[in-house]
Amino acid sequence: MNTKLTIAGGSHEQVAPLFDGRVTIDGVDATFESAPVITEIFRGMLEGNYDIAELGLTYFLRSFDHADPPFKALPIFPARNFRHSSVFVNTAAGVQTPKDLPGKTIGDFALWGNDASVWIKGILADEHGVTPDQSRWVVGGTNHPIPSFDWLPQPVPDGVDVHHAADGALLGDMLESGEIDALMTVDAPQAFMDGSTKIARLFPDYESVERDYYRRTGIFPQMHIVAVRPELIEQTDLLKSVYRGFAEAKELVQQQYRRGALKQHMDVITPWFSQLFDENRKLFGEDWWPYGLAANRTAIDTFLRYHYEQGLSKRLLTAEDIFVPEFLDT
Ligand SMILES: O=C(O)c1ccc(O)c(O)c1
Repeated sequence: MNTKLTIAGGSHEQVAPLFDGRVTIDGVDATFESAPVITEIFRGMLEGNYDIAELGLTYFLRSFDHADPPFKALPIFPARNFRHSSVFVNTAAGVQTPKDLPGKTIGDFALWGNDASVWIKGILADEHGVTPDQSRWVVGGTNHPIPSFDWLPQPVPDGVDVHHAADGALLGDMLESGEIDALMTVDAPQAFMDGSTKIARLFPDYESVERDYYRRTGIFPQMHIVAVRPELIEQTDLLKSVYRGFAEAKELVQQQYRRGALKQHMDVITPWFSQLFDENRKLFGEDWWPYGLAANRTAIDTFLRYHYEQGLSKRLLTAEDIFVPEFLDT
């Protein structure tokens, strides 16, 4: 008899075949739930509404501060992004390079420890020697007011100056007016999208910076992970089947891109896609969204270290702490 599972997440392209029924999971009658904003899924998982769900890495890791941590993860990474491109500056603030950030006021999207900015802050510290305690931080929404996402109490480390933007104030506007000097944000500020000359990227040539970062580190930053509720952690066969389903969905989408790049198929209509695909293939090989621990270990260890260094974890967690044990050899 099939096991009923409620699985929740964003319908990102590499998981979409599960959500739209192109791929099914052996032995599972799955109900897939999504939401227009991914943080609603995070909240739902923390409230116990799902069996398996996509969780922001920081939400997942903070749950390990509980005496009895509620979740373990499968090494499936539904959302990734390079992050140098997520740092914006006011063009009159005198921030030309990361070294200009100390002493400046920096906006931070949603909460001080959001998934994207943990990566950015860590990279700035590792690669440029710039640490969060050297700046002032203002947390808020970039283009829209946001509700509080702080469902798991988030520590702000000693010695780091963090406060919230005034009610109704938007970080994108504050960056354009010069009230803040820089901004770390997943969504580009609206004024930047509209062509404002008062906002620029800290790394204007971000594609080559991010390609170089990947070439050197092997890290394609993971934002989110797939978490499993405690009652299922021992059900290894069931979880292996779920993992295979996610892997099959990803392979289906990658296959579609491969065919698109060969022009054998009309799945991909984007112009000059083949050239981008070839360039990416040279960098990543055949699988640019690897699942499993081995292919992601360096990145995960790095994120765990950043989470600890930034005062968000009480102790330095390891892959052995956070993954379902049976998946440590993936
Ligand atoms: O999409 C978001 O709103 C959002 C907010 C905070 C996070 O840590 C995150 O990963 C996503």
